[in-house]
Amino acid sequence: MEKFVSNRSSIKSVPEDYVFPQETRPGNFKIPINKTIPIIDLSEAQNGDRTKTIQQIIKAAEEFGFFQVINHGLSLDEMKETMSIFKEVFEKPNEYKHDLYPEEILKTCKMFSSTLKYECDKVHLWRDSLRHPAYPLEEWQHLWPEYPNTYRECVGNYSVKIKELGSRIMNLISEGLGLECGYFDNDNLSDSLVISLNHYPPCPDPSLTLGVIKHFDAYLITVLQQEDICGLQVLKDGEWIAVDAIPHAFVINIGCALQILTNGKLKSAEHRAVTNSDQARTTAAFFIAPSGDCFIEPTKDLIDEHNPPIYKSYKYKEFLTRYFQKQYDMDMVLKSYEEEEPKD
Ligand SMILES: O=C(O)CCC(=O)C(=O)O
Ligand SMILES: [Fe+2]
Repeated sequence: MEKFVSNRSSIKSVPEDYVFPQETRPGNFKIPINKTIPIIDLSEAQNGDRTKTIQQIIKAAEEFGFFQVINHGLSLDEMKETMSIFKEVFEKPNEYKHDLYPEEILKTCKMFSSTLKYECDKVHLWRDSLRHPAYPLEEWQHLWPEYPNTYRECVGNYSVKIKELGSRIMNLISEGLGLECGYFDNDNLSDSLVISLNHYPPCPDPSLTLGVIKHFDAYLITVLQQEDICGLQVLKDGEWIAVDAIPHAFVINIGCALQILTNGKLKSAEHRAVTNSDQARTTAAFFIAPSGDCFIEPTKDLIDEHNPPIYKSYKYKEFLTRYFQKQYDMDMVLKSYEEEEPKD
């Protein structure tokens, strides 16, 4: 049976192994677009009121764990050009995808459907995915897909710009927290960039399926590129809210590593992706991540007697292992990092 959902265009109904149980399926997936997730004009940080822009970012990161950035320095043309290369990956025939399919899970470039462990899924996700590390370029670029033949060059140039955008945002965040500029943006802490492409083909009944199940991102920040098709939803105060799809914007969200580093001041929010019946949706998530050997712990400058550390220190590698073991139960993962109450 063919795994990749993007190669099953003639499918008329949702196969049973893609139907989520009542309590986790989206049901009414067409929730109205919520305009409260802040849209922040990044050019203001250079040419306008920098302090106000920083405050907007910190407030959004505390309240939602999510915001969108516009006027970020990347042109709409280069965003479209790169996205069209990403889309091409999923239009390729099965043979191309099978060539990239992980025989062993640690292969650098992973092309997969649903999750990395399709065979172990309780229910499959309605998505195909390509994931690979992207930074430092010289270490990874030669291992990326050879086709489309512009992939390596175009995605390489683009990755450098995304990494630079991520650094700018992290510097604004550290400034907003009263830390020295560059605090999070150094060789160890934000060393890695992972590209994760998602492709959600039209689904005969989106009320039954999910593109990505409810989860927290594990990294420092995620820079997400989507086009004009909605699908991303964020859990806020127990309710799902839909994120507007703005073609020239990037969605930024706080990952668990940054939540731990800021001792819980900035929040990572749970989110998911729903499917739709009319159009395919492709998104590109760029995860800015610490290197595996780096220790993740509450930043000393953010703790004092009134703000004791609420998380323990762990090697990021170990954190990731737990994250992938527990898959979608990040509450459990974070809990295991919480400091125990002092005993008297
Ligand atoms: O495609 C989306 O809208 C969300 C993807 C996502 O949350 C992820 O890749 O971590
Ligand atoms: Fe995510």
